[in-house]
Amino acid sequence: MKTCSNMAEVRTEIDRVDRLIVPLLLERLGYIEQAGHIKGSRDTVRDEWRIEDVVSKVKACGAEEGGNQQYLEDIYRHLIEWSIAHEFTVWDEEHRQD
Ligand SMILES: O=C(O)C(=O)C[C@]1(C(=O)O)C=C[C@@H](O)C=C1
Repeated sequence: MKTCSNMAEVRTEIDRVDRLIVPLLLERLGYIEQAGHIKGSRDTVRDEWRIEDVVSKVKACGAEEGGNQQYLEDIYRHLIEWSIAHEFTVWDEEHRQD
């Protein structure tokens, strides 16, 4: 990480990091959409075991990086809830009967 000496530099770095994060978030969302198409039963869209599996892996990764695990857990729980809502929308569209 670069050490900055003013807010302009800090914001330049934040903007640079965001440009790295956004494509990865959109790639993840693409896999969520595939899950919505692949899952056979609506009951499997929300998978409590898998939610905890993802959160624990992310926290382990955060620990390896020496970062704030609570920050990562909070972000990921929000991200997964958004993903589940989106996955339901995709699943319902896939199985719409009309
Ligand atoms: O692993 C899955 O089954 C997914 O659909 C992905 C995901 C996630 O966002 O990580 C989303 C919904 C599930 O409840 C669990 C995890």
